Amino acid sequence: MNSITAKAGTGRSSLLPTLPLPRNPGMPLDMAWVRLVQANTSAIERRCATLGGRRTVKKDHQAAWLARAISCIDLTTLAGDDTEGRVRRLCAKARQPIAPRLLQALGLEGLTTGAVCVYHDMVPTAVEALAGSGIPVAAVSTGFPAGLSPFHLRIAEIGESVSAGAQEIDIVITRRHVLRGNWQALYDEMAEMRAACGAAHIKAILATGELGTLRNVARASLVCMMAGADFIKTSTGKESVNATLPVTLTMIRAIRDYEARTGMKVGYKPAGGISKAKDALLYLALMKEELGDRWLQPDLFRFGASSLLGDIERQLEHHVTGAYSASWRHALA
Ligand SMILES: O=C[C@H](O)COP(=O)(O)O
Repeated sequence: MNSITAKAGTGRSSLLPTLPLPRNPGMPLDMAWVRLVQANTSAIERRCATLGGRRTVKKDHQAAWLARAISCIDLTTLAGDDTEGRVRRLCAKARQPIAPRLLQALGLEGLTTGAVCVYHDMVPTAVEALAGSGIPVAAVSTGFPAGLSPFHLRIAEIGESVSAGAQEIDIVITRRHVLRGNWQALYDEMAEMRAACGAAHIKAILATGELGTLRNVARASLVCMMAGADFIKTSTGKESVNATLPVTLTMIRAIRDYEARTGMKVGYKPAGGISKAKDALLYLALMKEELGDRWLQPDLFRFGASSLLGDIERQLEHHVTGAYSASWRHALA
Protein backbone atom coordinates (compact mmCIF):
# COMPACT_ATOMS: atom_id res chain seq x y z
CA MET A 1 0.00 0.00 0.00
CA ASN A 2 1.50 3.39 -0.93
CA SER A 3 1.35 6.52 1.24
CA ILE A 4 -1.96 7.77 -0.22
CA THR A 5 -3.84 4.53 0.31
CA ALA A 6 -2.35 4.22 3.76
CA LYS A 7 -3.38 7.76 4.76
CA ALA A 8 -6.86 7.45 3.32
CA GLY A 9 -7.49 3.84 4.16
CA THR A 10 -8.60 3.54 0.55
CA GLY A 11 -6.75 0.44 -0.55
CA ARG A 12 -9.20 -1.83 -2.38
CA SER A 13 -10.11 -3.90 0.65
CA SER A 14 -10.51 -0.94 3.00
CA LEU A 15 -13.03 0.76 0.69
CA LEU A 16 -15.56 -1.58 2.18
CA PRO A 17 -16.43 -1.37 5.84
CA THR A 18 -14.69 -3.99 7.91
CA LEU A 19 -17.77 -5.04 9.86
CA PRO A 20 -21.24 -4.88 8.29
CA LEU A 21 -23.53 -2.93 10.56
CA PRO A 22 -26.96 -4.05 11.73
CA ARG A 23 -29.73 -1.94 10.19
CA ASN A 24 -31.48 0.57 12.38
CA PRO A 25 -34.78 -1.17 13.21
CA GLY A 26 -36.29 2.02 14.62
CA MET A 27 -38.20 2.33 17.88
CA PRO A 28 -41.61 3.54 19.05
CA LEU A 29 -42.14 7.28 18.67
CA ASP A 30 -40.91 8.85 21.91
CA MET A 31 -42.60 12.27 22.03
CA ALA A 32 -41.00 13.18 25.36
CA TRP A 33 -37.57 12.83 23.75
CA VAL A 34 -38.66 14.73 20.61
CA ARG A 35 -39.95 17.65 22.71
CA LEU A 36 -36.66 17.83 24.61
CA VAL A 37 -34.64 18.39 21.43
CA GLN A 38 -33.39 21.94 20.96
CA ALA A 39 -30.81 23.56 18.65
CA ASN A 40 -28.70 26.56 19.65
CA THR A 41 -28.48 28.22 16.24
CA SER A 42 -25.88 30.87 17.08
CA ALA A 43 -23.56 28.35 18.78
CA ILE A 44 -23.93 25.96 15.84
CA GLU A 45 -23.18 28.72 13.32
CA ARG A 46 -20.14 29.90 15.34
CA ARG A 47 -18.72 26.40 15.48
CA CYS A 48 -19.12 25.92 11.73
CA ALA A 49 -17.67 29.32 10.88
CA THR A 50 -14.35 28.44 12.53
CA LEU A 51 -14.02 24.99 10.96
CA GLY A 52 -12.29 26.14 7.73
CA GLY A 53 -9.60 28.02 9.68
CA ARG A 54 -8.89 25.17 12.08
CA ARG A 55 -8.94 22.24 9.70
CA THR A 56 -6.67 22.07 6.66
CA VAL A 57 -4.97 19.08 5.11
CA LYS A 58 -2.17 19.36 2.57
CA LYS A 59 -0.30 17.31 -0.04
CA ASP A 60 -0.51 13.52 0.41
CA HIS A 61 -2.96 13.87 3.28
CA GLN A 62 -5.24 16.02 1.14
CA ALA A 63 -5.08 13.52 -1.74
CA ALA A 64 -5.93 10.75 0.71
CA TRP A 65 -8.96 12.63 2.04
CA LEU A 66 -10.12 13.39 -1.50
CA ALA A 67 -9.89 9.70 -2.39
CA ARG A 68 -11.98 8.99 0.68
CA ALA A 69 -14.52 11.59 -0.51
CA ILE A 70 -14.79 9.87 -3.91
CA SER A 71 -15.57 6.54 -2.28
CA CYS A 72 -18.47 8.25 -0.48
CA ILE A 73 -20.08 10.02 -3.45
CA ASP A 74 -23.57 9.10 -4.64
CA LEU A 75 -22.81 10.15 -8.21
CA THR A 76 -26.05 11.76 -9.23
CA THR A 77 -28.01 12.82 -12.26
CA LEU A 78 -31.54 14.06 -11.60
CA ALA A 79 -32.48 16.11 -14.63
CA GLY A 80 -35.64 16.16 -16.69
CA ASP A 81 -33.54 15.61 -19.82
CA ASP A 82 -31.64 12.55 -18.51
CA THR A 83 -31.10 9.94 -21.21
CA GLU A 84 -29.91 6.33 -21.13
CA GLY A 85 -26.66 7.51 -22.74
CA ARG A 86 -26.01 10.07 -20.00
CA VAL A 87 -26.73 7.51 -17.28
CA ARG A 88 -24.40 4.95 -18.92
CA ARG A 89 -21.61 7.53 -19.07
CA LEU A 90 -22.23 8.41 -15.43
CA CYS A 91 -22.01 4.74 -14.47
CA ALA A 92 -18.73 4.38 -16.37
CA LYS A 93 -17.46 7.33 -14.35
CA ALA A 94 -18.63 5.71 -11.11
CA ARG A 95 -16.67 2.55 -11.99
CA GLN A 96 -13.57 4.55 -12.82
CA PRO A 97 -13.95 7.93 -11.12
CA ILE A 98 -10.60 9.39 -12.11
CA ALA A 99 -8.28 8.88 -15.08
CA PRO A 100 -6.42 5.53 -15.01
CA ARG A 101 -3.00 7.24 -15.02
CA LEU A 102 -4.01 9.19 -11.89
CA LEU A 103 -5.42 6.09 -10.20
CA GLN A 104 -2.17 4.32 -10.93
CA ALA A 105 0.05 7.20 -9.82
CA LEU A 106 -1.89 7.42 -6.56
CA GLY A 107 -2.10 3.67 -6.03
CA LEU A 108 -5.89 3.85 -6.00
CA GLU A 109 -6.80 1.15 -8.49
CA GLY A 110 -10.22 -0.24 -7.64
CA LEU A 111 -11.51 3.06 -6.27
CA THR A 112 -15.18 3.63 -7.15
CA THR A 113 -17.90 6.02 -6.05
CA GLY A 114 -20.29 4.94 -3.29
CA ALA A 115 -23.36 4.64 -5.52
CA VAL A 116 -25.07 6.08 -8.58
CA CYS A 117 -28.29 8.00 -7.90
CA VAL A 118 -30.99 8.40 -10.56
CA TYR A 119 -34.73 8.79 -11.08
CA HIS A 120 -36.81 5.59 -11.13
CA ASP A 121 -37.06 5.67 -14.91
CA MET A 122 -33.27 5.26 -15.21
CA VAL A 123 -32.86 2.47 -12.62
CA PRO A 124 -32.78 -0.44 -15.15
CA THR A 125 -30.18 1.35 -17.28
CA ALA A 126 -27.98 2.05 -14.26
CA VAL A 127 -28.37 -1.49 -12.89
CA GLU A 128 -27.27 -2.92 -16.24
CA ALA A 129 -24.37 -0.49 -16.61
CA LEU A 130 -23.08 -1.24 -13.11
CA ALA A 131 -23.48 -5.04 -13.28
CA GLY A 132 -20.59 -6.83 -11.60
CA SER A 133 -19.12 -3.65 -10.13
CA GLY A 134 -20.64 -3.93 -6.66
CA ILE A 135 -21.74 -0.28 -6.94
CA PRO A 136 -25.35 0.05 -5.76
CA VAL A 137 -28.02 2.03 -7.61
CA ALA A 138 -29.97 4.55 -5.54
CA ALA A 139 -33.36 5.77 -6.77
CA VAL A 140 -34.99 9.00 -5.67
CA SER A 141 -38.55 8.13 -4.87
CA THR A 142 -41.92 9.14 -3.38
CA GLY A 143 -42.76 11.95 -5.78
CA PHE A 144 -39.28 13.49 -5.64
CA PRO A 145 -38.58 16.36 -5.15
CA ALA A 146 -41.80 17.80 -3.63
CA GLY A 147 -43.09 14.48 -2.25
CA LEU A 148 -46.72 15.54 -2.66
CA SER A 149 -48.14 12.83 -4.91
CA PRO A 150 -50.89 10.60 -3.42
CA PHE A 151 -49.42 8.54 -0.58
CA HIS A 152 -50.34 5.14 -2.06
CA LEU A 153 -48.51 6.10 -5.26
CA ARG A 154 -45.44 7.13 -3.27
CA ILE A 155 -45.42 3.72 -1.59
CA ALA A 156 -45.96 1.97 -4.94
CA GLU A 157 -43.09 3.94 -6.46
CA ILE A 158 -40.72 2.58 -3.82
CA GLY A 159 -41.79 -0.99 -4.65
CA GLU A 160 -41.29 -0.38 -8.39
CA SER A 161 -37.77 0.95 -7.89
CA VAL A 162 -36.81 -1.94 -5.61
CA SER A 163 -38.20 -4.44 -8.17
CA ALA A 164 -36.16 -2.70 -10.88
CA GLY A 165 -32.99 -3.36 -8.88
CA ALA A 166 -32.44 -0.25 -6.75
CA GLN A 167 -30.62 -1.21 -3.55
CA GLU A 168 -31.05 2.21 -1.98
CA ILE A 169 -34.14 4.40 -1.95
CA ASP A 170 -33.95 8.14 -1.27
CA ILE A 171 -37.42 9.22 -0.10
CA VAL A 172 -38.62 12.75 0.60
CA ILE A 173 -40.59 13.53 3.72
CA THR A 174 -43.73 15.66 3.84
CA ARG A 175 -42.37 19.01 5.02
CA ARG A 176 -45.87 20.05 6.14
CA HIS A 177 -45.77 17.46 8.95
CA VAL A 178 -42.65 19.12 10.36
CA LEU A 179 -43.89 22.69 9.94
CA ARG A 180 -47.12 21.79 11.77
CA GLY A 181 -45.30 19.78 14.44
CA ASN A 182 -47.27 16.69 13.44
CA TRP A 183 -44.55 14.25 14.50
CA GLN A 184 -46.88 11.25 14.62
CA ALA A 185 -47.75 11.76 10.94
CA LEU A 186 -44.07 12.06 10.02
CA TYR A 187 -43.25 8.92 12.00
CA ASP A 188 -46.09 6.93 10.42
CA GLU A 189 -45.21 7.99 6.86
CA MET A 190 -41.54 7.23 7.38
CA ALA A 191 -42.22 3.82 8.97
CA GLU A 192 -44.49 2.84 6.07
CA MET A 193 -41.89 3.90 3.52
CA ARG A 194 -39.22 1.95 5.40
CA ALA A 195 -41.41 -1.17 5.29
CA ALA A 196 -41.99 -0.71 1.55
CA CYS A 197 -38.23 -0.68 0.97
CA GLY A 198 -37.79 -4.21 2.27
CA ALA A 199 -34.09 -5.09 2.07
CA ALA A 200 -33.21 -1.86 0.24
CA HIS A 201 -31.72 0.82 2.45
CA ILE A 202 -33.75 3.97 2.94
CA LYS A 203 -32.39 7.51 3.03
CA ALA A 204 -34.80 10.09 4.43
CA ILE A 205 -34.49 13.44 2.67
CA LEU A 206 -35.59 16.18 5.07
CA ALA A 207 -35.40 19.10 2.58
CA THR A 208 -33.88 21.12 5.40
CA GLY A 209 -34.01 24.39 3.43
CA GLU A 210 -37.80 24.21 3.78
CA LEU A 211 -38.04 23.28 7.47
CA GLY A 212 -37.74 26.81 8.89
CA THR A 213 -35.51 26.25 11.93
CA LEU A 214 -32.59 24.09 13.05
CA ARG A 215 -34.76 22.85 15.89
CA ASN A 216 -37.21 21.48 13.31
CA VAL A 217 -34.26 19.89 11.48
CA ALA A 218 -33.07 18.23 14.71
CA ARG A 219 -36.55 16.97 15.61
CA ALA A 220 -37.29 15.70 12.09
CA SER A 221 -33.92 13.89 12.06
CA LEU A 222 -34.77 12.16 15.31
CA VAL A 223 -38.29 11.16 14.27
CA CYS A 224 -37.04 9.70 10.97
CA MET A 225 -34.42 7.66 12.84
CA MET A 226 -37.06 6.46 15.32
CA ALA A 227 -39.10 5.28 12.32
CA GLY A 228 -36.16 3.27 10.98
CA ALA A 229 -34.20 5.48 8.55
CA ASP A 230 -30.87 3.96 7.49
CA PHE A 231 -29.60 7.41 6.47
CA ILE A 232 -30.81 10.93 7.00
CA LYS A 233 -30.14 13.27 4.08
CA THR A 234 -30.30 17.05 3.93
CA SER A 235 -31.83 17.97 0.61
CA THR A 236 -33.12 17.04 -2.80
CA GLY A 237 -30.75 19.48 -4.48
CA LYS A 238 -33.85 21.31 -5.77
CA GLU A 239 -34.60 23.54 -2.77
CA SER A 240 -33.30 27.12 -2.81
CA VAL A 241 -31.03 26.26 0.16
CA ASN A 242 -29.53 22.79 0.18
CA ALA A 243 -26.71 21.23 2.27
CA THR A 244 -24.97 23.57 4.72
CA LEU A 245 -22.51 23.03 7.55
CA PRO A 246 -24.90 24.26 10.30
CA VAL A 247 -27.59 21.85 9.10
CA THR A 248 -24.95 19.12 8.98
CA LEU A 249 -23.82 19.76 12.54
CA THR A 250 -27.44 19.70 13.71
CA MET A 251 -28.22 16.42 11.94
CA ILE A 252 -25.04 14.57 12.90
CA ARG A 253 -25.50 15.54 16.54
CA ALA A 254 -28.97 13.99 16.28
CA ILE A 255 -27.28 10.86 14.89
CA ARG A 256 -24.83 10.91 17.81
CA ASP A 257 -27.66 11.23 20.35
CA TYR A 258 -29.63 8.46 18.68
CA GLU A 259 -26.63 6.14 18.81
CA ALA A 260 -25.99 7.01 22.45
CA ARG A 261 -29.59 6.11 23.35
CA THR A 262 -30.18 3.09 21.06
CA GLY A 263 -26.72 1.80 20.08
CA MET A 264 -27.72 2.06 16.37
CA LYS A 265 -25.51 3.83 13.85
CA VAL A 266 -27.43 5.86 11.24
CA GLY A 267 -25.77 7.26 8.13
CA TYR A 268 -25.61 10.87 6.94
CA LYS A 269 -25.85 12.29 3.42
CA PRO A 270 -25.38 16.00 2.72
CA ALA A 271 -26.72 16.73 -0.77
CA GLY A 272 -27.19 19.64 -3.11
CA GLY A 273 -24.71 22.33 -4.06
CA ILE A 274 -21.56 20.54 -2.89
CA SER A 275 -19.33 20.96 -5.92
CA LYS A 276 -15.87 21.91 -4.62
CA ALA A 277 -13.20 19.59 -3.25
CA LYS A 278 -12.38 22.03 -0.45
CA ASP A 279 -16.00 21.96 0.74
CA ALA A 280 -15.98 18.16 0.71
CA LEU A 281 -12.94 18.26 3.01
CA LEU A 282 -14.85 20.44 5.50
CA TYR A 283 -17.74 17.99 5.60
CA LEU A 284 -15.35 15.08 6.18
CA ALA A 285 -13.56 17.00 8.94
CA LEU A 286 -16.85 17.72 10.68
CA MET A 287 -17.90 14.06 10.47
CA LYS A 288 -14.57 12.97 11.92
CA GLU A 289 -14.71 15.52 14.76
CA GLU A 290 -18.32 14.84 15.76
CA LEU A 291 -18.83 11.15 15.00
CA GLY A 292 -15.35 9.67 14.51
CA ASP A 293 -13.63 7.67 11.79
CA ARG A 294 -16.33 5.00 11.50
CA TRP A 295 -18.61 7.59 9.86
CA LEU A 296 -16.09 8.16 7.05
CA GLN A 297 -17.03 4.87 5.37
CA PRO A 298 -19.57 4.71 2.52
CA ASP A 299 -22.00 2.63 4.57
CA LEU A 300 -22.41 5.59 6.96
CA PHE A 301 -21.55 8.63 4.88
CA ARG A 302 -22.36 9.81 1.34
CA PHE A 303 -22.18 13.04 -0.57
CA GLY A 304 -25.17 13.53 -2.88
CA ALA A 305 -23.48 15.38 -5.72
CA SER A 306 -23.60 15.76 -9.49
CA SER A 307 -20.48 17.85 -10.05
CA LEU A 308 -18.19 17.35 -7.02
CA LEU A 309 -16.23 14.49 -8.60
CA GLY A 310 -15.00 16.70 -11.45
CA ASP A 311 -13.41 19.19 -9.05
CA ILE A 312 -11.86 16.42 -6.95
CA GLU A 313 -10.35 14.89 -10.09
CA ARG A 314 -8.87 18.29 -11.01
CA GLN A 315 -7.29 18.61 -7.56
CA LEU A 316 -5.86 15.09 -7.74
CA GLU A 317 -4.47 15.78 -11.21
CA HIS A 318 -2.77 18.86 -9.77
CA HIS A 319 -1.40 16.76 -6.92
CA VAL A 320 0.11 14.25 -9.36
CA THR A 321 1.25 16.50 -12.23
CA GLY A 322 1.49 20.00 -10.73
CA ALA A 323 -0.99 21.29 -13.38
CA TYR A 324 -4.74 21.89 -13.32
CA SER A 325 -6.80 20.45 -16.14
CA ALA A 326 -9.64 22.44 -17.68
CA SER A 327 -12.98 21.80 -15.97
CA TRP A 328 -14.65 20.94 -19.31
CA ARG A 329 -12.61 17.74 -19.31
CA HIS A 330 -14.70 16.55 -16.34
CA ALA A 331 -18.11 17.57 -17.65
CA LEU A 332 -19.94 14.45 -16.50
CA ALA A 333 -18.95 14.50 -12.90
O1 LIG B 1 -29.01 14.16 -4.12
C1 LIG B 1 -28.27 14.80 -4.87
C2 LIG B 1 -28.50 16.14 -5.34
O2 LIG B 1 -29.66 16.26 -6.09
C3 LIG B 1 -27.33 16.62 -6.16
O3 LIG B 1 -27.32 18.00 -6.14
P1 LIG B 1 -26.23 18.83 -7.00
O4 LIG B 1 -26.63 18.65 -8.44
O5 LIG B 1 -26.39 20.24 -6.52
O6 LIG B 1 -24.87 18.28 -6.74
